[in-house]
Amino acid sequence: MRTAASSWGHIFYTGRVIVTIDGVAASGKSSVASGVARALGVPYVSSGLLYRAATLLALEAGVPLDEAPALLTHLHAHPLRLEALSAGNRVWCGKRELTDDLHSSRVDGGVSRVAALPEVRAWVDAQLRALPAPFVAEGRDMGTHVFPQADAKFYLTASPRVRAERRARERPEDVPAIEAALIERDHRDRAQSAPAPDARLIDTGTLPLDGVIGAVLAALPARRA
Ligand SMILES: Nc1ncnc2c1ncn2[C@@H]1O[C@H](COP(=O)(O)OP(=O)(O)O)[C@@H](O)[C@H]1O
Ligand SMILES: Nc1ccn([C@H]2C[C@H](O)[C@@H](COP(=O)(O)OP(=O)(O)O)O2)c(=O)n1
Repeated sequence: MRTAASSWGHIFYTGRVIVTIDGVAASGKSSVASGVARALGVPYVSSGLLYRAATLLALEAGVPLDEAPALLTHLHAHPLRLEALSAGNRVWCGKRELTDDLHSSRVDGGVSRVAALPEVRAWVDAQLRALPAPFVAEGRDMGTHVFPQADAKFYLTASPRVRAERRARERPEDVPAIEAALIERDHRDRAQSAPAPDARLIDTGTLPLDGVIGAVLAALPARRA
């Protein structure tokens, strides 16, 4: 019997299919995108890592986070490369790997300011659109703005408390502090975080990770070839 994954795996292998998974902070986007991509045998693309890497470089160089011209000059002088591996995305600046430094509270606290700059958004979008499909792309505006032509779109939600409890398992911080920071970041990111009208909404608060991945795979449109 052909499963949704194997059937789609065939299309992904031969076609230029794009699936988008957007959602609020810590809703499960990268874990779900990674699981779906692995089931389909394709890479996933974690767009937030480029915003995080731009923020890290700005913080390290002392570039003010809302000064777009200075930030863009710095980014062009220190080009970033997103390595879209299905086992986990990595970000490089020349020979230096930044990946492990991108999920600190310091970067979390500044990234929404950097992501609010239209010039930075255009810089990220150009890098994402240059990637060869097929892939699964996750972020905030993958289905609305970057890949509006995507073949299937999903939007993940969960309550701030559930998301904070999950993040607390990864970081030595208490749940109320993480929850407050997530609510603040949701608020700052709201301009680019609306679900696409044609996205399927999934509340991940009531499902285990495998359940969310299964729900995405089951909702992929029928094979066309
Ligand atoms: N459905 C789920 N049930 C339980 N834990 C989950 C679920 N989805 C994600 N997680 C966990 O929640 C945390 C945040 O998930 P992550 O994929 O990093 O979210 P995002 O990419 O949206 O920030 C991770 O520790 C992940 O393992
Ligand atoms: N496509 C995207 C992806 C991320 N962002 C911004 C919004 C977020 O605050 C940061 C980091 O996003 P990321 O998805 O890496 O992390 P969280 O899931 O929010 O913890 O980047 C964005 O504006 N547009």
